[in-house]
Amino acid sequence: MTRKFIAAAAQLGPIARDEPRASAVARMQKLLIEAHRRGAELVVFPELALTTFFPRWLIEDEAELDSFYETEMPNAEVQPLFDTARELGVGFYLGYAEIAYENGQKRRFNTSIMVDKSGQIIGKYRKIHLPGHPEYEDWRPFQHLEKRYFEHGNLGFGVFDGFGGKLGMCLCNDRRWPETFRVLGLRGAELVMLGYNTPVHYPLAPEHDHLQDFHNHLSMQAGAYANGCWVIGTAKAGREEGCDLIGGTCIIAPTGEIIAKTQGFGDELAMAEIDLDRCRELRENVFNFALHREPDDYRDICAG
Ligand SMILES: NC(=O)N[C@@H](C(=O)O)c1ccc(O)cc1
Repeated sequence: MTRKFIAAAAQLGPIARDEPRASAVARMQKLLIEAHRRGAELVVFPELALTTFFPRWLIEDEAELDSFYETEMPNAEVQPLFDTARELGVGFYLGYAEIAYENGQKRRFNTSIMVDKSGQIIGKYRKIHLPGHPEYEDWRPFQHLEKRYFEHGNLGFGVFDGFGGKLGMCLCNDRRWPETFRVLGLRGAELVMLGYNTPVHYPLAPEHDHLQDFHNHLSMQAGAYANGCWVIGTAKAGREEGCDLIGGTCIIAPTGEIIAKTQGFGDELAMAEIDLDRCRELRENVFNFALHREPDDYRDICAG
């Protein structure tokens, strides 16, 4: 059985603070239809793909903050994307802000889901590495309040069956941590999908601003190579509410090579054929975990 299919990384340009969900959904439908026309069976959208990247502001009014979150998935506003995808037989990954009520508690997560070609949600992930800070910091040109607006994800790094293989997910800052890819790799992930919102300006070390694209690709290419898996990384890009976000949306082969990449900072597709069997080139050789991994010497990385 061949395990090949065409996938698309569907980069979104900026989403305005007052842009309705319907507009973001319509933009994603358009990308999905074009990806399908070009043969795609799987489309990967960004992190927080339904709204602007709202952690850049302190929002003290709870109702206003809640307006950036989804309490159900799908819901009436997102249903058209699910419908189009199901009609065309295309699966997708989507990032969004989630409010969940668990044990009577209102909880907030930075979440992604994986949807199969029949429109069923087959996997869910809640972001584990939350960057930024919990309190307003007036010295910053813009805030990064993910530690205020989201709780640490409580679903672990799940690997799900789909598209003839094993699929994992993560979100943005997770990609900078080798442990993310290693845990997914140990669980057998053959393709890791992720979305990101990454400002060009890094206020804590502005001397690294010119390295943002490099660090983005470095992290994802290393994760792909060291675990012998495909990686699809999709940006929300461009100047969003005055804040420049990197692009660089790409598809990375298990060798670590970028084989498709967007060129600009707007709504744009990067597409490639994914052959899940190519994971074996790494996983049966240099990164044959059973033969060559030495976990006894790695104990420190699990210490708290
Ligand atoms: N949405 C994210 O997780 N973004 C982070 C990242 O790209 O790692 C990020 C980038 C720059 C910062 O100043 C803070 C956080």
